[in-house]
Amino acid sequence: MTPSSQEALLIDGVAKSYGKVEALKGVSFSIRRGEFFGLLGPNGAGKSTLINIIAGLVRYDRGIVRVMGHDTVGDFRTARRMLGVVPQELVFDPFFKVVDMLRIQAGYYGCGRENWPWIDEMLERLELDDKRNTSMRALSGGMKRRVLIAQALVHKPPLVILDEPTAGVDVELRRTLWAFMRDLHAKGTTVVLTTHYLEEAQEMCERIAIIDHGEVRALETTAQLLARHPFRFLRIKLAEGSSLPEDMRELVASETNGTVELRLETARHPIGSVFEKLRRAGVAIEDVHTRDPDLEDIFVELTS
Ligand SMILES: Nc1ncnc2c1ncn2[C@@H]1O[C@H](COP(=O)(O)OP(=O)(O)OP(=O)(O)O)[C@@H](O)[C@H]1O
Repeated sequence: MTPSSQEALLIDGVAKSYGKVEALKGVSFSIRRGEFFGLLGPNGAGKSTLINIIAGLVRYDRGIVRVMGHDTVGDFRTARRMLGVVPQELVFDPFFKVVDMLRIQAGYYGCGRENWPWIDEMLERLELDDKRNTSMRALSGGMKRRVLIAQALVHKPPLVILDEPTAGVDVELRRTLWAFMRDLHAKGTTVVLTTHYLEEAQEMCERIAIIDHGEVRALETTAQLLARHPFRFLRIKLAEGSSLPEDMRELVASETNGTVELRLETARHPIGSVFEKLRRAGVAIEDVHTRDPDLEDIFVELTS
């Protein structure tokens, strides 16, 4: 096996402009086989452009993209067969029955009857069993999304990209989807997730790339990313009539109804000295607790 084929996805120096807008400015990273990888970034960062490039839907200006070792331009058909993309938007043919749509989709990838048990398994796992003979147009939005998830996985691709799979989705579907993805991942599927729900990325992803303005800003394990930022938060509920001394106001990260959250850099603001300062200023405190930064705090730091 060549080193490149150990990678589920290789992105090397990929650039793409739309007129004057540089959507991707030479992005490079690779994803190992079997990883659960998060691709995060604020609106307009370039995530959809990158996903569309990987799926062969958008031409790029320069760079190399390989899916399971197959070039997405030179070896398009094989690369495409190795990939399943769960799209953000609900696009489907309204007249097909659920099961027929999945069988036809499988046929596009050269899968025949031998693939039907897998389709049945997915219908069961995604709790679509009783809808198998319902036409697409008669399904609720949440049900349609389940079918699109099944559609992306119908050919058992070794690499799956989930593009905002849980945007506007109810708790039940989230639970079902993540349980299913965890199982697929445990069996060796490589999963790439883009999401605006950072707690989801924190929980599911082993490694995370943060892109912003078409560039990779961070690329680390989730644990490293969380540990890299040496600060924590101290939330204090002030007793009625008490207020924070003026010289501590620069530490305030947020403030609501008498509760202030201070952002303390570990090296500069030891928690003991903060309390000492509050005591000396005669500030009366009703309650306190501390919080370590989560992915959202780090994301804001890196992209703001
Ligand atoms: N077809 C297009 N024509 C012109 N500009 C485009 C096109 N598609 C994307 N862009 C621009 O490229 C940049 C990257 O957009 P992209 O959709 O890839 O970002 P994104 O990270 O997916 O954002 P979001 O989280 O909002 O989906 C943005 O400035 C966007 O306006």
